[in-house]
Amino acid sequence: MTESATAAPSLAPIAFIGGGNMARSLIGGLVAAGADRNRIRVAEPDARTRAGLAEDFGVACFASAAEAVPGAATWVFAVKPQVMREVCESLTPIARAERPLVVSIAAGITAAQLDRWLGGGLAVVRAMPNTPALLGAGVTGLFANARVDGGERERANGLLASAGQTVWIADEAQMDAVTATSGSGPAYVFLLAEAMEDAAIAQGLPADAARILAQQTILGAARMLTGSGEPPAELRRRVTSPNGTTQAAIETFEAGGFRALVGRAIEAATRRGAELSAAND
Ligand SMILES: NC(=O)C1=CN([C@@H]2O[C@H](COP(=O)(O)OP(=O)(O)OC[C@H]3O[C@@H](n4cnc5c(N)ncnc54)[C@H](O)[C@@H]3O)[C@@H](O)[C@H]2O)C=CC1
Ligand SMILES: O=C(O)[C@@H]1CCC=N1
Repeated sequence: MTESATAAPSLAPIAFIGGGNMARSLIGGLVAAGADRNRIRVAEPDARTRAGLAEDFGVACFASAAEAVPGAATWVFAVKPQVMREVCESLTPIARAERPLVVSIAAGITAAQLDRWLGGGLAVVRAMPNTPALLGAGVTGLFANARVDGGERERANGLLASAGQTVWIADEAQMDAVTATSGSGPAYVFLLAEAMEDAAIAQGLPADAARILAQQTILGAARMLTGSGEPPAELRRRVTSPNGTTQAAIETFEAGGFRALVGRAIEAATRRGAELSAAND
């Protein structure tokens, strides 16, 4: 079951644990949406990353999570899955005392793992955003454990809605498929852009022309996908004149097993999510 909604960013203090690429995108989205920057704190061990966040967004930065989280109603874990357990376990006493809403954007790591590592009994939202969050054009899949109440769900939704659209998932087992589809998905489109550029150059186009043609084609097609209300197959049909150039290309894609290849790629990414959970338990 899914639903989508947007909401104003929460005014309650938020602590980000990890200030890397995705945290930067989310913080940028919150600040751009008018969130009070005095209520945003970031724990980030890398001094240069801290300085960049403080300078760009005016948020308070700390070298350790234990300094950033006290008093924050929402803790957003934005560290790599490989360090999540250690980071969470370092915060168990504070989590037990403060009972924050826990939001994690880590691939694979389950709500039950986060809850266990933080001492148990916590409201946990697992979220999977993607990098277009930087432009407010992202999409985030969200799952809430049974302890998350309506107000906390709104808070998590407001936090991620600053980065784009939100989609709630009722069955946590599907979060690895969300990760494989939209979390990793921008990289698939960038790969397509690379391949189109290279192929255009191979057909004799100058490199700068090839780049503009590939980029604007993907941008225009994405806008038609989101704005036309038409299914992708219909939009594709309208480009494809009988016995024309597009038909020649599409038949080549289909003969090469394009759909099955996409299926295997997303299956592999989904599987890796489960592996990340098991390997870092
Ligand atoms: N990059 C992407 O497209 C997406 C990433 N994610 C998830 O977001 C999480 C972060 O990914 P990125 O931002 O790409 O990685 P990143 O490497 O850019 O950021 C992670 C940050 O955590 C910091 N860190 C390490 N140990 C820490 C500690 N003990 N306390 C506080 N901070 C610490 C690192 O210095 C680094 O700046 C991962 O779990 C990933 O699965 C989710 C959706 C999309
Ligand atoms: O590649 C990864 O594991 C992360 C999660 C989704 C996008 N990047």
